[in-house]
Order: sequence, then structure tokens, then C-alpha cells
Amino acid sequence: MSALNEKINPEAHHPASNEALEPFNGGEPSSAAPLLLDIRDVKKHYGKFQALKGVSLDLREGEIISVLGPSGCGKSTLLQLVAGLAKPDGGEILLSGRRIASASGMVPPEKRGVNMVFQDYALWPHMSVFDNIAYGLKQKKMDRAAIRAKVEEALDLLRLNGLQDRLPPQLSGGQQQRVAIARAIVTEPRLMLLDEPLSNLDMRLRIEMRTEMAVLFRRLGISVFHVTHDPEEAFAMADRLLIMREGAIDQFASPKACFRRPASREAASLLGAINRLEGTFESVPGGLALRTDAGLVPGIYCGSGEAPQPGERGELRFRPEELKTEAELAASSSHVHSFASSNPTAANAFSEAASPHSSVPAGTLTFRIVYGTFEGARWRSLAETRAGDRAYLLHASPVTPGQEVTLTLPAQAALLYRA
Ligand SMILES: Nc1ncnc2c1ncn2[C@@H]1O[C@H](COP(=O)(O)OP(=O)(O)OP(=O)(O)O)[C@@H](O)[C@H]1O
Repeated sequence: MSALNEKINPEAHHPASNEALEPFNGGEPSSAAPLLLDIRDVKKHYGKFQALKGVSLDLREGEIISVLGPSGCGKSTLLQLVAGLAKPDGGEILLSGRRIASASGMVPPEKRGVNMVFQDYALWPHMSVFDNIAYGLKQKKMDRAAIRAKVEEALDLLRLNGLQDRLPPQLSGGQQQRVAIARAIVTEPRLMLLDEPLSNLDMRLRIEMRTEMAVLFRRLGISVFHVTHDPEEAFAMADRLLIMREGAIDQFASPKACFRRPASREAASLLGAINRLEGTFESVPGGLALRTDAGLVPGIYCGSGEAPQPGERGELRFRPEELKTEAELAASSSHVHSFASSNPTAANAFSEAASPHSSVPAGTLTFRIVYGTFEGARWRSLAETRAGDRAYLLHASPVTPGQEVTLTLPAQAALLYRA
């Protein structure tokens, strides 16, 4: 049995086959797994511009870390430093304890045991699917029979059987993406780097492929460092999320922790809390609230440092999906919002988050509808407060412009920050 096959045979390593699909220690990093990648205070300048301002993180064997952040925050730069495509000008990068990059030296990319899947797949257009996948094995001077066996196994694993003689331009985007993954896993790298691997696919394929990749990597026990700008892709894949902003780490924690308590206003907005209302902090029984134009909203302080004092200016961030009518609240005893119910990570995050805050009452917010659109299963509106601050809302029933709506926001979904 080959190494790849041995890894995916659940009975070989796992008493129950579905254990092989379990996330890395249920979404929390396991300090028991050996350290694979150790990035220490890494800095990178392009001319005078500092793209990375001292980034430190660790990745353990078998772990999937997704790097998430807005365009230009330094995600690809970080990946390129790990791949060996660029050199840091400060700090160091260690792989399995061996220094592979620092300002004073670099191990060349092909000697790192790291493979990368690029956004545009970077397949050789003149080579067949078989030869594309076999390329890395030929470089390793493996004998022909062993190469054939390994490539056939990878074709099987990635559901590419029958396509081995085609050239990449004769494949769909999804098939090309699978060839790129097959080519990357066939040499059994110590670490797999993925740079926006799904961004060229349409929405349906993206949803399918992110789940397929997560299942495949976990079954094979492959360690993955994955860059994306799509939070849903990161949630679907990651054991831990690394949220970056302006060349630095904003938050590094499990997807649940990041979703539940984004560490900054920017992280909140990146993770779907697109609505923003300013106000003044007040104390309420059991916690802290923000007095906004739309109403008094008890919530959770998610920023850094001590909780703000009453009278300080603050900002509320919330997801449109989390607002409920009285009737919806009554119908849902757990008060878990609709986005969470369609997203297991979010559902777990909120059911866990609900208990410590259940004594804090939900806030009530009043808006006037400006414009409403039908979205199939629900209606979305642009609405404003009396003072004209705008927010996006979701509704189970139709709304009309000019209509006043009063909605409640559970305290655990009201994310509070200093202004
Ligand atoms: N070769 C380069 N020369 C000069 N500036 C660069 C170079 N490569 C990247 N940058 C700048 O460094 C910053 C970080 O770039 P990087 O590509 O790492 O961002 P990113 O988070 O991956 O963005 P995106 O999601 O748009 O790909 C950006 O401001 C970018 O313009």
C-alpha cells in the first residue's frame, strides 16, 4: 500500500472512519501536535513600504491555518516568504525546527518540502494532466512504475480518472484546480501552501471545493497554510484563523472565537458584522450597553484592554442576520440567528456564547426602511436611524419604504468597541 493510500485508509489509523474527518482537535490548536512551522517576528519591506511589521505565528502538524484579511494586508507576502519566493528582511522562519529563512539566508524553495497551489493553478499548458501531476515525482528521480502508481492514486483521489491525457486548457476550472491539488499532494509535502485556491471558480464550485479540500487534507493529515479573502472559505477549512490588517496580526484564534468576538472593528466587519452604529456606553444590569440613535443595545465588549467606562464613546457592530422580530425571538428559544443555523461554526459559536450572557436582555433597535429588495428566501433592506445612520437588515416578510421596524439584537451578537 502506498503512503497516500495508507494515510487515507481510515481503518489503518482510526477506530471509526469519521474520526478521520474530525477537525484538528475540534477547532482548538493542540499543543500536543509537534510544531511544524514557526514564524518569528518576520518583517518585509518593498522599498520604503513595510508590508509585514513583525509577524509571529506557529502551525502544528496536521493543522489547517487560514489567513484572512483585506486586500493589501500582506497575506500573499507572508505565504511567499514561507514558500521561499521572497526573503524576509527581519525575523526568521523555521520548518520542523530548521531555519529556512531569515535576513541572512534562505533555503531554496525546492529544498523546503513545501508545495504551493496558486490562484491561477500554474499548470503547464502543454503537458497532459498525467505529466503535470507526475512532474514533481520525475524531479525526484522516482522510477516509472512508482510514478504511474502514485499518479493513478492521485487521479483517483481527486476524481480525475479518465482525464489523464487531456491538456489543462481542455479542462473546466474546477478540474484544473483539482489537478493543481493532485500535483501538490503527490510528492507528500510537509506543508501545503494555498494562495486563494478557489477564487477563479464560480460560487457553486467554490462551496463544493472548499468542503472537498477540507475533507481531503484532514483525511491525509496534510498541514496547510491557506490564504483567502473569503471568510466562508476560511470557516470551512480552518482549525485556526489568522486575521491580518496592515501587515500585522489582528487576531489568531479558532474560527468560533473569531466569529463570536472579533478582536477589532475591522475584524468584525470582515466576519460579516457590516453594520455600525456609534453611541455612548452605559451600564446595564449584568453588563455594558451602548446608547445609539436606534436604541439602547446591551452587548459584549470585544476590543482590547479594560472594558470602557460609562460615558465613553463607542461603536456597535452587528450582522444583519442577527436582528429578530419579537415573533421570531419567541419562535426561537435558543435565539440562535438564521446565519448561524445555516453555518455549523456560527451555530456552535452562538449556542456556546449564549449561556454566559443569557441574563443580559436583548437590545431593541428602531429603523425606518429606505429601500427593500427580495432575495428569494427573505427580504433585505437598507434602513436608517432617526439621525440618518444607515444599516442593512434582513426580514422574513416584505417591507416597504417609509415603514418603521423595531427589531431586537441578542446581547451576545452585539459587538462593542471603543470609538
Ligand atoms: N513586489 C512588490 N513591490 C512593491 N509592493 C508590493 C510588492 N508586492 C506586494 N506589495 C505591496 O505590499 C502590500 C501587501 O501585498 P500582498 O500581496 O501581500 O497583500 P494581500 O493581502 O495578499 O493582498 P491581495 O488580497 O490583494 O492579494 C500591498 O500594499 C502591495 O501593494
